[in-house]
Amino acid sequence: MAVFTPLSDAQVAAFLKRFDVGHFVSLQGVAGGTENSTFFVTTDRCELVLTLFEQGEHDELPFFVDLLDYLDEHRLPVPGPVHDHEGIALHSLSNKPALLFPRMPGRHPEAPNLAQCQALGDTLGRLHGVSQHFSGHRPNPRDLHWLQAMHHKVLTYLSPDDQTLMKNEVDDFESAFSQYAELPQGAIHGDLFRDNTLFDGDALGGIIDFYNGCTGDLLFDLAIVINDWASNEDGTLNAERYDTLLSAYQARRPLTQDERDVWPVMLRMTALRYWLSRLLVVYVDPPAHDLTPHDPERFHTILNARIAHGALPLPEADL
Ligand SMILES: Nc1ncnc2c1ncn2[C@@H]1O[C@H](COP(=O)(O)OP(=O)(O)O)[C@@H](O)[C@H]1O
Ligand SMILES: N[C@@H](CCOP(=O)(O)O)C(=O)O
Repeated sequence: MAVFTPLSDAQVAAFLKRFDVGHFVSLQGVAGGTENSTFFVTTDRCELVLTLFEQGEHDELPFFVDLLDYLDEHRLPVPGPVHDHEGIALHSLSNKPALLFPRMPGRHPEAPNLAQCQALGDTLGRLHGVSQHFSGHRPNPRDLHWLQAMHHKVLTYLSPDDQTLMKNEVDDFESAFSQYAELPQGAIHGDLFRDNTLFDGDALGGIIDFYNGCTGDLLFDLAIVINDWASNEDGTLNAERYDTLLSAYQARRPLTQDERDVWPVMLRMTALRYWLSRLLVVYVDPPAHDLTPHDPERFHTILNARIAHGALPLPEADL
């Protein structure tokens, strides 16, 4: 369930009057989602999504609005927040910060086909091309500093072998990244899993849920995508999806030599990032609401596969 704050039709009808979106017709709570209350809203003119922010740093919401506005202006398939008659997007409803978005078409792909991987790689490459010039700033909350600070909290719940694995990996990341100057930077999605995309057939209808969005290493975003989109059941890389996605990405933004060199480590680091964040949810900081946590084991498996097999060779940029 993902309606933590119920809303009445009358509340939403009154709220919509600030915007140029037509008259209220109906309201439906959205079952998916984990953090915020989400509603589909139909008016006599369009389909919208209303989000009430239940948790997180509310003072960071202007960053997300600016980022989505910026990407929308650059014609990326993201839900650009709807601004009211005075040009304001961020409002309050039922004492919660509220944003209204256009409803994007499509469904989450469970087993993405190659055309969908191509579309995602192309769009992410385009997104990173423009996001390097975005002026906003929000440090990556799940970067190496976070791993270093947080991994101690879960060690007691792990087997001795896994404790050693986690500690050794964090040490390895530290020494690997210290050998490089800054990698290419920009705004990143930060959590671009399949369930944060919507596909209408093979067409990418939208990228949603930018609330892990931040600024940092572009390669971090790409590695999250590859681990989720191009891993087989046993955690190994799926060569076809891997090549398709990375070729499409590099046709828009070729990786630098430093990025290519550090790529296998970045795949491991982002795998460990999710192994750790999911362990923290299960053992240390369970959600306030009755939600089934994501399985940490999935990213333990992916991490072990990356350690055992490394990364597949990166396709050359085909310009
Ligand atoms: N702009 C949108 N267009 C279409 N569907 C959306 C949109 N935003 C959210 N959704 C739907 O609502 C669900 C929950 O939204 P999400 O932002 O992922 O919530 P949470 O932050 O709680 O995880 C998504 O899985 C998707 O099905
Ligand atoms: N998509 C993630 C959940 C979001 O990550 P978090 O670090 O903000 O908890 C997952 O699948 O675990």
